[in-house]
Amino acid sequence: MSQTPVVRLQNVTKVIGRRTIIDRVSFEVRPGEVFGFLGPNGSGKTTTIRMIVGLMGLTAGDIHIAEHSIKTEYPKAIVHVGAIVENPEMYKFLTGYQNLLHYARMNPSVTEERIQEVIELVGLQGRIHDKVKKYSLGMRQRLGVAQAVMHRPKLLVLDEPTNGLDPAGIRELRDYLRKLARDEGTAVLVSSHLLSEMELMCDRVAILQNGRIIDVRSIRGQDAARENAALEEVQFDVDRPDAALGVLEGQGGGRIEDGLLTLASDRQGIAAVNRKLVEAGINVYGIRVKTKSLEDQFLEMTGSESIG
Ligand SMILES: Nc1ncnc2c1ncn2[C@@H]1O[C@H](COP(=O)(O)OP(=O)(O)OP(=O)(O)O)[C@@H](O)[C@H]1O
Repeated sequence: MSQTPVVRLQNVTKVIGRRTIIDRVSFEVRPGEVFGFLGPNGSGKTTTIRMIVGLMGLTAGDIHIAEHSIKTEYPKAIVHVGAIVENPEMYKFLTGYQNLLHYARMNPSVTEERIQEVIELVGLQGRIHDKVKKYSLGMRQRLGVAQAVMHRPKLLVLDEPTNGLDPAGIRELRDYLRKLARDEGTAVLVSSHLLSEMELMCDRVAILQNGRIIDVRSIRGQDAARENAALEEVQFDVDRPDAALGVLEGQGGGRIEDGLLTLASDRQGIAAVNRKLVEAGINVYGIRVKTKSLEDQFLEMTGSESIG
């Protein structure tokens, strides 16, 4: 994609006291993309997000939003941002609609029509005239998102938006964030420590560990297919796995896993291995491509037990 990124981080670094909390973090989010910022607790997600939305200064590096530097052109950069970083401020004794109206009054560009549009976008039509104190956590969050996108920001930033939501709430969040990215071209940046949720929600993810990006990876589309192709493993169900391993010796090897001959291979390689096995008198009962989940790949990369 050749589109100009909505947000671009370049070697963003944050030192607090003597500790480097964020270490040369670089990534970009494009228009219409849902981008996951993934890392275990304490890896530095919130600190990075606070720098993106201007709640904290940078020690080094720069952040551009719609091509404006957050350091030298802050007002021009920040107008393009909608965010929920801490709990969204809501008036609990007002209705959802009254809350939105309240925020709309602070921004003359927001029309009545736009208010209706964001209500529909987050699916709050049926309950918008209820008092916020009656809302579930998921509904409050939807109202927060509606408020954050009312001024049509190019970038929406959400820090751990799935925290505290039940599976249905997470699914709804996923649906309307994707809708926002698709219909309004908004670049959406969401942080999370849960890989499984990000995998379903995002187009790409950056994985943060100890303040450093260790990987940026596509989850959807052709880029993902290409990036992941090399990582696919193939399993052969054969009558004599050990003998099969012997046959392949010196040709990229392989291993026995759950009684199956397991090796990394591309399409052509599968046919070649199959032929070799059959020629060596080994019966092949089945061949299956074992696509590694992002989680498997992540564990391989970091060698850690879990990122949560
Ligand atoms: N103001 C501060 N002073 C000193 N250390 C800080 C400060 N803010 C954050 N840290 C440290 O920086 C590291 C990263 O914290 P941060 O909150 O950004 O992580 P996180 O990935 O958002 O984690 P969590 O999911 O737990 O919020 C932590 O070790 C934290 O203790």
